[in-house]
Amino acid sequence: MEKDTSFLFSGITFNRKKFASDFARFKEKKEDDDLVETSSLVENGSSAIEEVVRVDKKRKRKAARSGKFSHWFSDPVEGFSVFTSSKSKAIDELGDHNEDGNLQQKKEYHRQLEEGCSFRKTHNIHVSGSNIPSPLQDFTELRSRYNCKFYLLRNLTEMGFKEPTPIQRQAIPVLLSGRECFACAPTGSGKTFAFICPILLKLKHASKDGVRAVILCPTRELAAQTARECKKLAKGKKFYIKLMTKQLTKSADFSKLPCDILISTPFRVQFAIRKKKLDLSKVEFLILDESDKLFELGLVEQVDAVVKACSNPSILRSLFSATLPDTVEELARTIMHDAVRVIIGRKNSASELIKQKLIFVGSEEGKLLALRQSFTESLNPPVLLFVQNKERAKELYNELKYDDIRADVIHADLSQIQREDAIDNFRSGKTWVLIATDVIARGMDFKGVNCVINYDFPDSAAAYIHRIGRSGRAGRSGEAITLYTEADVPFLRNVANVIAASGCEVPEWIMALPKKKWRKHRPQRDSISTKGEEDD
Ligand SMILES: Nc1ncnc2c1ncn2[C@@H]1O[C@H](COP(=O)(O)OP(=O)(O)OP(=O)(O)O)[C@@H](O)[C@H]1O
Repeated sequence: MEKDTSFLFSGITFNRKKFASDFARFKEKKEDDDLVETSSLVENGSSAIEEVVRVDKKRKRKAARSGKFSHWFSDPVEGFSVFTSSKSKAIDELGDHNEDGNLQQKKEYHRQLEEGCSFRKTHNIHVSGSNIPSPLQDFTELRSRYNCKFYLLRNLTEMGFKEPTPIQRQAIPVLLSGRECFACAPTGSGKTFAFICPILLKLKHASKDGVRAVILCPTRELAAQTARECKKLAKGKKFYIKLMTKQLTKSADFSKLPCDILISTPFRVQFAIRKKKLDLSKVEFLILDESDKLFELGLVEQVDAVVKACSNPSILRSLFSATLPDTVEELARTIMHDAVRVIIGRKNSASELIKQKLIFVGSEEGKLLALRQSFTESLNPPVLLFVQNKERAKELYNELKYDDIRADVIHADLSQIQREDAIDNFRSGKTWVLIATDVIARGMDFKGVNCVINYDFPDSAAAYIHRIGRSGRAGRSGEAITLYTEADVPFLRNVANVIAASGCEVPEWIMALPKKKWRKHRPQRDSISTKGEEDD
C-alpha cells in the first residue's frame, strides 16, 4: 500500500504569482485547433502490403537480372533489414580516382564517419543501416548541405527554434538524402518538423501535377494539427497543403484541386480512393505518423489501401512514433527499402522530462477522494485527466463540474464543434482540468500541460507513454500521476518498467511483480458516480 492520498500532488503548488508566466501562456489564444475521433473501422480484407512486397520483389528480381540497383538487396543491421549496400557503394565510388587521391578521400570519409558517430553519441542518437548521412550540427547546415531556401530558415527562426532536436538532426538528412526512415523518438521531441521540413525542401515549390506527399495520422485532430504546423513552416512560400476534411472527401475533385501535400486520416484517403476521386500515383513521400497506431487492427487495412495507391516506384515511405514495437518493425520491413533506423534515447521509453508517480487508491471511490483532496491542497493547471472510456469521462465530468476547478470534458460523443471548443478552452486557459479519453492521447501538442493524471490505469505501456507525453514537451518539465486499484496490480509492472527506465523511483515490490504478457487491460470498473440518476 502506498502513502496516503494527500501525496498525490505533493510538490505541486497552485500559486498564481509563482507561475505567472505559465498563466500568461494560457492567455495567448492559439489560432485554430484540433479534436478527435478515431476513424471508424472499415472492413477490407485486401492486402496491399502484400501486393507492395510482390511488386518490390519483382522489381528487385528484374534489377538483379539487369545488374542495376544492386543496392536494393538487404544487409541486415541490428536486427533491422535495410535493403541496401550503399556504404560499400560509396567507398567503391572513391575507387575511380588515382591511388593517392583515393587514399585522401578515404581518410576524409572515415574522419567524417567518426565525427558523425561521436556527435550522435552526444545527442543520444542511435542509427542502423548503411551509408547514413551525418547528423545536422545546426539548422544553417540545411543551407550549406542542402541548399535550403531562406523562407524555411526564416520560419524556423520565427518559431523560436534555435537548434534542431536530436530526431531532427538525424531524420532530416536521412530523408533529404533520399532514404526511407524508421524513426522512434520520445513524445514532444519534434518529430513533426523532422518529416515536414525535408518534404518542403524536396518539393521545392508548388505544382499542379497532383499530390506529391501524403502524411497519414491516426486521428482527425492530429491531422489538423499537423496541417497547421506544415503551413507554419511553409509560410511565405506557395504550397498547396490540404487537410482532408469530411467536406473535401465528399465533394472535391482532386484531378482539378491543386494539392502538393495531403494530410489525413487513412479512413478519409481510402474513402476518396474508393470513390476514384484521388490519384496518388505521383506521391513521392508517404509518412505514417504514430505508425504503431496506424498498424493496429482496424486502421491497418485502410493504411494498406493508401500504400497500394501510392504506386510511384521511387516513393519514400517513412514511419515515425514515440513507440514502435518489434511487430511494427517486422511489418515495416515489408513496405520499406533502403531504410535507416533512427532511435533517440531508448526505444519505447517515456520522456525523461516527466516526473512520474504511481499512487495506490484502493478502490474507485478512493480515486475520487484522492483527486478532490489533492485539488483542494494544490493544483497546478493545466491538468489532463485520462479515463478509460467516454462513459467514464461523462461520469467524472458530472462529479467535477460544480467543483471550483474549471473542468471540461472531451470525448467522441461530442460534436466536432464542441470538441474543438473543449480543446480551444483548454489551450487558452479557460479550462484548467480537461477530462479526456485516449482520443487525444497521441500527438496532440499542448505546450503547457503541467500534469497528466491517469485517473484510470492505461490499457498498455504504449498508451501510458503517449498519455503522459502530453506533458513535458519541447524541453519543458512535466508531471505524471497514475492512480491504481487492486484490479490494476497485475498490470503494474509494465508501466513500472517504463517509469524506472526513465529514472523515476518505483517501489521495489512493484519491480518484483511478475512480468505479464499484456494485451489490453480494460477491466470492468465500478461507476464513478456518487449521485443517484435522479440527481443528474
Ligand atoms: N527544434 C525545435 N526547437 C524548439 N522547439 C521545437 C523544435 N522542434 C519542434 N519544437 C516544438 O516541440 C513541440 C513538440 O513537437 P512535436 O509535436 O513535433 O513532438 P512529437 O515528437 O511529434 O511528439 P508526439 O510523439 O507526442 O507526437 C512542438 O510545440 C514544436 O513546436
